Amino acid sequence: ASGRTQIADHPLALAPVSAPASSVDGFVREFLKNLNFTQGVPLSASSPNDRYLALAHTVRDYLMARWLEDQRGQREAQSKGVAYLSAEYLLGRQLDNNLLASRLTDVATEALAKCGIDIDDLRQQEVEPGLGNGGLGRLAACFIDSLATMSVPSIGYGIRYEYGIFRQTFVDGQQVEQPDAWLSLGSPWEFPHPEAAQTISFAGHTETYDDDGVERSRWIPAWNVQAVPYNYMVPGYHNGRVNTLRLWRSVATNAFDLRIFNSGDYEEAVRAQIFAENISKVLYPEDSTPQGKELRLQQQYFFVAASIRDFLTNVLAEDFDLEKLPERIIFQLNDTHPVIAVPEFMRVLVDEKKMDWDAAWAITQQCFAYTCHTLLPEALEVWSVDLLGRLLPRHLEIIYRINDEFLLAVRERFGDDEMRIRNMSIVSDFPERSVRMAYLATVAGAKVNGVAELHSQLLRDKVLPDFNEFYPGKFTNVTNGVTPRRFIRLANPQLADLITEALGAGWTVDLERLRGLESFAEDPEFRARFAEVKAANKRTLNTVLLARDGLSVPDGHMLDVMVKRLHEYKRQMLKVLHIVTSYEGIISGRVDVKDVTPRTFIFGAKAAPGYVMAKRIIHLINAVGSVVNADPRVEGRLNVVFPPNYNVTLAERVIPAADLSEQISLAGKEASGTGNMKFALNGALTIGTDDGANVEIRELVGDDNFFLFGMTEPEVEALWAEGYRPSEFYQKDEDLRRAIDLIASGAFSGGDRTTFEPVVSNLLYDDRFMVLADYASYIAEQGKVDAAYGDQDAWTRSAILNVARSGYFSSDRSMRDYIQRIWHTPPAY
Ligand SMILES: NC(=O)[C@H]1O[C@H](CO)[C@@H](O)[C@H](O)[C@H]1O
Repeated sequence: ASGRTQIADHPLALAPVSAPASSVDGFVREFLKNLNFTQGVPLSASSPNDRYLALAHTVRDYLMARWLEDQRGQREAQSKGVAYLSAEYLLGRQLDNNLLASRLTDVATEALAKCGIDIDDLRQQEVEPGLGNGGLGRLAACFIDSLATMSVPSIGYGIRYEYGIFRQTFVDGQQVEQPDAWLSLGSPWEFPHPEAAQTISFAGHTETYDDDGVERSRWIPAWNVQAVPYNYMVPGYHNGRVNTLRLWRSVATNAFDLRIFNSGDYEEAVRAQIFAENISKVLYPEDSTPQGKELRLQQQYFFVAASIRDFLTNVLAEDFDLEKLPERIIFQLNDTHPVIAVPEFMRVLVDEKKMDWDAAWAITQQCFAYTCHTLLPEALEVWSVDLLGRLLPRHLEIIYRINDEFLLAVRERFGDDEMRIRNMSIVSDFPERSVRMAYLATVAGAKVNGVAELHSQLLRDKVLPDFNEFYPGKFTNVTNGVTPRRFIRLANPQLADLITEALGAGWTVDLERLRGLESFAEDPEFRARFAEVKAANKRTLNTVLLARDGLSVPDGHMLDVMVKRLHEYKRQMLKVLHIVTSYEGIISGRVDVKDVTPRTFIFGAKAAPGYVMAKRIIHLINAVGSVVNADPRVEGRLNVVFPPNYNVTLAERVIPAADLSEQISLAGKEASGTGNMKFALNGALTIGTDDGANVEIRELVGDDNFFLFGMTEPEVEALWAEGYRPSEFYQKDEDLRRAIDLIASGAFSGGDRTTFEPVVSNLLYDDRFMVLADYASYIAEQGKVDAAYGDQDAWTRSAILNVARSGYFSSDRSMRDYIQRIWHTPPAY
């Protein structure tokens, strides 16, 4: 393994590492020690960041003992584990989660108070690692939290981007991106291990050679970089377990060329370093619209190659029999981003371990499983054979052989059905010869799963029907989930306390126990307390937004919230049309402002920097907001609030305060959604289409507690098939026409009709996601929302039932499903 043996037999090395004393005074001592010796400052001269880093170091020391114990335990147990391969982890702030997991929140708060420090001031210091775009990245973070809390032997592998998702600012209502230098003030939760760096190669060529009469292939790479692992703790909740998240950073193999330096070409001397560091420099900010850039493929190969080598050399025992790999590990592929791991695994087994191709392939097909997170054809990554052949020549050869053997089997099963062969081929010739990574993952994976029932059904029936027919039983479903530790216990402590008071504390690790709240929904006193919690969360949000962005949410307003990435299929435009319709009704005098339910519309949304239409829609939301908020005729009854830079930390404030959760994507487009689950679990009612996990939320919370509108997926397909002409909906619906005309008139752009013309004409003449077709049903349902909100007590009852019936959406349950349906990993060692 990694040559760490000689110390092992020293008596001290055998003694389990003990955690520091967890008394208040013990914590004070540890904190001051870290402040003085790690930060090198006395309390009196310390900065808030010094104090935060010292606190973080102190908390991690408490978790260290368990972590080391766990790693030793997992190494010894050699039981089957999960390696989660994800290009994204949207972790959120770590301090509170680590305090919660180690039962140190109260001790730390008191200890710091003893030092004259308000722990909340230190919380604000933490910069959240934005190593993800949205749902997919956050899901990975929820999953590793659940794996640790459920004591499943597992490791998360990913990329330690130097710059995470960009910081969003608004200039004149338009999105402007700033680099996210999240590491600039230090990163106390990571442990670098340069000594465990892996060499990752690229480019070059391949050759065949005779190996004692066996013809073998080998790769002669042209250049390489070092992958340096940074370990992060993933503490389980109150179970004394700490799993590992290993993120890779790329550095040059030869960081500095002294010879070139001495020749005076200083830039050239460090070029290798700059070039190498580029690989893990920045997260690609696209959500569901991959760019297919070479650096992106370099990133994907870099982290999966490092992870596979790390597992084979550092986790497995030296003499491990590779034939037994399927009993030891399952690599879960989080979307198509890590799928290049399949040919890499084959290359290592065949070229390096000299395993027979068929034996290696049989093992590979048991060691990988693939989760698809989308239904948008453009989101399924394809790599051109030109690029693959240039960057990873040996991998392209292996992919070709996998495809040849696969198509042979298809031909055997279905005969010479050329159309089917072309449809199923991993390598497609149209529009250019390229590799379809989702097809490769499906052929190689032991299982393929979607992330919600409807999504998995559409995968089987519409996206990969041929594969579903060819591989009976390979396709399954695991509906997403979210961790109740972060999204209820930490984000909504008052609700958590109310639930614990009613049901005891067990719900935090067994969320289905929330069902016990159903009876409390009938209790007026409990309803009153529940409503007070919601009101308190709204006041907290108001304080936070005021301090953060100078924005406010007035008392007594319904908080109507739409927070998610900006994408046309999620239909933020439908929400805008609702606001403009309400506004137009008031200013045209057709609606008495007194009859309008006071609402604050809260948006949170980043657009991929290159996604022009998404950025226009952000501009329009801010433009509508500034006009509506300032119009005295509205009498403050409509209020648009769009705090910039929506992230996990802001989500933890917005979600507990929400009354209405907007989940309004076109049916058949949102694979699952996870925000929808977080809102329901925090007592918001959903207005939504039958799309993604909305369907399962509605089925569980009940039709009376869900505002359903819009076409179903089959109705969408039918309208598309018969020919969708959005302008017809504009013609026949007066409210819709008035709303669109108001936007087109320049009312929200200082009279300039050109500003939002592209948005308007896109709606009238393209409208790929049928905003206009669902408008009438949506507006009608919003009318029902207003009416329902008029009866606060009934609304609260419905909100309690949403919480009570959403326990299913715990990521712990998702993990149980993965274990039962895909991983078959045993309970903890
Ligand atoms: N890009 C994403 O966030 C994707 O993965 C998430 C996690 O599975 C899904 O909830 C979401 O619907 C999908 O678009």
